[in-house]
Amino acid sequence: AELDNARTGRSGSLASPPTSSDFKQKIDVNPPKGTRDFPPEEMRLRSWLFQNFREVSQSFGFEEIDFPVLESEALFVRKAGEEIRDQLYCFEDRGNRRVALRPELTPSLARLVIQKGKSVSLPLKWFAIGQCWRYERMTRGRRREHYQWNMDIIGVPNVTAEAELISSIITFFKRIGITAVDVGFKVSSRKVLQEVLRRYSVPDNLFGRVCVTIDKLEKIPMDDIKKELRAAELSEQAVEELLQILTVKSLEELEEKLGSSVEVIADLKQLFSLAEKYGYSEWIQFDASIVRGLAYYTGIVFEGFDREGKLRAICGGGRYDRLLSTFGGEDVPACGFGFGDAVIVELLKERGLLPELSPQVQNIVCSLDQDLQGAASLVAARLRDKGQTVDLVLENKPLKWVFKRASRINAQRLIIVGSSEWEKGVVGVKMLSSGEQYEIKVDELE
Ligand SMILES: Nc1ccc(Br)nc1
Repeated sequence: AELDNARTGRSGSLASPPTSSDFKQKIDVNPPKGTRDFPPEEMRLRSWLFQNFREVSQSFGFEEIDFPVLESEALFVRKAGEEIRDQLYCFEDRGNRRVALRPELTPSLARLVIQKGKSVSLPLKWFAIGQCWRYERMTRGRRREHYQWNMDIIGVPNVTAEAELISSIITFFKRIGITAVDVGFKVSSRKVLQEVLRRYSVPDNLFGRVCVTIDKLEKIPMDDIKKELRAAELSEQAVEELLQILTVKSLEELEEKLGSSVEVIADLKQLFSLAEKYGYSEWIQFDASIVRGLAYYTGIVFEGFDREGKLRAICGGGRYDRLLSTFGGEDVPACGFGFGDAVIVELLKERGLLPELSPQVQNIVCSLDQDLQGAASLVAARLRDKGQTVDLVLENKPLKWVFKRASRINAQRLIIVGSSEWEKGVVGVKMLSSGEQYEIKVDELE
């Protein structure tokens, strides 16, 4: 009967038996393909993760920002052959505007920096945690949304900024129990590729596209890589030298190949020297093959990886000194990273580091009969005014039911409003872990 009333919205007995039109076709109660719900248990893990993102960002002096999840499509239509472009979740709105669900946060950040212009003083240290989207054919059954933590430093040209960003990620890892045994950072600079392309007079406007192609190494066949590079009008010699330089295994070897006068050597040496001062040398290694897949990086690039090699990159970032001018703004030196909320959870599961997060409430308040529901509300309000958390039982339930709920919500204390006690101005208190119980004046409750 309860279900019937709930279903038909009727109270009391049914006026007439349900007809076929009353039975609604049941909708699909799952979220859209590639998206997730966050019921309480999953939401506690997400909140715990985001709380760590926020506390690390704030401990590094960063300020939180956010932007609309919906942006103009124009913000993301780069022509460098990026996967992020191919999978853009874009559409035309009712005002015939081309819009997109953001696939990343950095272009929005660049838009906001341009918008703020001279009204903000550099450097900016901003962070954001935002849902990002991609429309991928579900053939691979991959997710279409994830939450990304981004930290960006705007207005600092030297690698002290990248060193600080890597330090912030390592601080995060340490907070959640991940060590340099579990995770490392591969670090390189796109100036390595830029130097090789310069030596073969490859026009600057092809730089992003070449990097995006190089990033596909190990993802697509070598022949396709070479085909794409030749399509970008690189000579056979340039292609060979590019692919060769990516196999360099150390800064010393890189210096032998490029010469010590090249700026990129100084950048990388300074970064590794700063890492030593921060105390995180064991976390990072030079790896010339790291280019990252976003067209706009121009300098240092890095990615966090799991040393067991089972998972995809955990996070990644780098310098993007030319992004603002692609939107018509004045270029400002910039670097940042993105850190997704999915791979890190897989890593924590792998390492047995998922935190035990149970619901927490300090009080559950109930009345022993219907007439005292108001008194129970008064007690709940008093406790909440004193900053206590209270689950107020909202219906007349047997005590057995209340104890069951108290256990389920992990309440610390049960407050019982009974008629004889209430007449004396007191309530019953039961500490649910120790079992201790006593009476107390309502005004003395805290
Ligand atoms: N860029 C992006 C967006 C959404 C997911 Br899931 N992965 C990557």
